Amino acid sequence: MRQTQQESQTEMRVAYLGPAGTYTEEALLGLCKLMPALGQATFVARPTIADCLLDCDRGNVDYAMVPMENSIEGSVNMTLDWLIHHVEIPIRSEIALLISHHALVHPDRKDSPFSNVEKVLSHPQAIAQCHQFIRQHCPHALIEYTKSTAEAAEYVAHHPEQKLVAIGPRVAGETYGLYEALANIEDHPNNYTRFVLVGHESVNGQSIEAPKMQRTDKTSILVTLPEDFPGALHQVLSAFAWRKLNLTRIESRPTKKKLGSYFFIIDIGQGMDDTLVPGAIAEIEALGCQVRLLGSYPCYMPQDTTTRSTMSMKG
Ligand SMILES: O=C(O)C(=O)Cc1ccccc1
Repeated sequence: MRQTQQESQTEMRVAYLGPAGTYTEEALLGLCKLMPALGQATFVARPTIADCLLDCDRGNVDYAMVPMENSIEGSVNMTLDWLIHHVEIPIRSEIALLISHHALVHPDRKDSPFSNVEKVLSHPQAIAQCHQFIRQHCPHALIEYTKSTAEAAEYVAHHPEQKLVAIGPRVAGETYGLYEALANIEDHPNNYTRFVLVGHESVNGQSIEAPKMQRTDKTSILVTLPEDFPGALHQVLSAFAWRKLNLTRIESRPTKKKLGSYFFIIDIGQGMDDTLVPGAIAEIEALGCQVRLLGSYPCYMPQDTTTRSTMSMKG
């Protein structure tokens, strides 16, 4: 059985976006199966991404697990911005999950039609991934954003007097005793989210091969271009191109110093090696760019990428 926080202060501790029942917790449980050292850890639910990362930065926990990017909605800017601006914690591992959202109502309201719903609650990414469902089933309901899907489910469980629906994972419905009124309500079936584990120390021990998980390696860097250097980004990209280093993501985020000034987050589709990646980084630095290594780490992706079918009504 998993230890509680009180039982063990010396054991490894991992903060995750909570409360219990979030997709992030599901991702963390998935990673524990692949990295046995993590399986011994105490999980610490924190209410926000910022709390997870700050706790890890201050050493209150050893690792933090947070959502990073969704295949439909794109990056989770809160995670990127905190990793860039507020903390300096390396990424240690990444896992992708196939996300399926469900409409969760209080059991007292299980026979009430969706048209009666006055408020839809969920995390902004989940709301954005279920627009069609909301438009079709409860077009007049107010949207209330919560810090996580499980927070929405918990709120619905505590407010039977209100006409609410939470959007979230099945496990959140089970955790808070809600009725799953409609399953698989996401607009797009191929809805994957990447979650990252960050920590100041690398995770001890070997990772385990899982038959249904495909492992690749990745190196993520943050590049700041020099000012007044036309074609700088082109030259940065050529440093990878002529070395035949595959880039799996380029994302820009504002430096927050002035309008039109950006960082570039670049994911290279391989781990750190002795020559190619350091060579590319040295070439980019020689152009006058600043480069920060965000991490070089294993990435796990479910192999079974079969698409989900359409919604199914319960009962
Ligand atoms: O709120 C959650 O459950 C999370 O883990 C964040 C999230 C929300 C929606 C899709 C993927 C991750």
